[in-house]
Parts: sequence; C-alpha cells; structure tokens
Amino acid sequence: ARKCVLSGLWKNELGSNMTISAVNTDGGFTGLYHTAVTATDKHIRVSPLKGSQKPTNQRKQLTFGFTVSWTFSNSMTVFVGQCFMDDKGKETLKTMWLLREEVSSPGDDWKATRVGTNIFTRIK
Ligand SMILES: O=C(CCCC[C@@H]1SC[C@@H]2NC(=O)N[C@@H]21)NCCc1cc([N+](=O)[O-])ccc1O
Repeated sequence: ARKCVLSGLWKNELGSNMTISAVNTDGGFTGLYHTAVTATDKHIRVSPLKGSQKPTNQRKQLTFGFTVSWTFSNSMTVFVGQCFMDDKGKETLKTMWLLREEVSSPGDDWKATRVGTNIFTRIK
C-alpha cells in the first residue's frame, strides 16, 4: 500500500504487541494491547485500546492517537504518533505516550504521570 494503514499487528522495541482492528469511516478504531513490561508486580493481561486517526485522503503519513485502559492495574496510557512509510513501503509508527497511575492523594499527583516514546513496526 502506498499509504500507511493502521489495522494489523504491530510490535514495539519493548517487545509489546498490539492488534488494531479495521479503521471505520470516521477514523475510529479499536484493538488489543499486550504490554511486555509493567511498573507493577501485577500479572500482565491483554488490555483494550480505542483510538482515532486523521483521514488519509489528503495525506499518506497519517497521525493518530489511542488510549489503553490497563485491565490489570488502575492506570491508563495515551499514545499519540504518526505513521511513516519508507521508499520500500515499510511502515513505522513513531509515538509518544503518557502513563497515568492512580495515586492515593492529590499530594502525590506530581508523581503520577510518566512519559516516553515507542516505535512500532509491523509483525508479518
Ligand atoms: O504498568 C502499568 C500498565 C502497563 C504500562 C505499560 C507501558 S505503556 C507505555 C510503555 N509502552 C509499552 O508497550 N509498555 C509501557 N501501569 C503501572 C502504573 C502503576 C505503577 C505503580 N508503581 O510504579 O508503583 C503502582 C501502581 C500503578 O498502577
């Protein structure tokens, strides 16, 4: 495809993988996220993701965002990023994320959000 398509199976440099369903006409999509890492001692389980992408009629390297509501911890991550395609048609999703954990009091709010980057490539 000469344009990035988000649907399919992706992995990032941490070893996490995600499956994105078909993108519907208004750019919405859902999927499943299996993180390879966690900041808790909880057992990792597959978690749902919901997101949206900008329409690709004008551009081929689309921007998107999605939210993962972790099923095994009281925390949430939002990812934002863009799909880039090289001249061989290889797609890369370059993203930044915010991970919000639940803290017990407003006084702990300052330490509740982590930030980072992830790069996703397709799993054939
Ligand atoms: O670990 C998780 C959910 C999985 C996050 C995986 C991230 S999402 C970005 C990055 N990319 C990727 O693929 N995986 C990682 N939440 C922990 C929050 C938390 C921490 C503590 N604590 O540290 O004490 C206590 C209670 C808590 O709820």
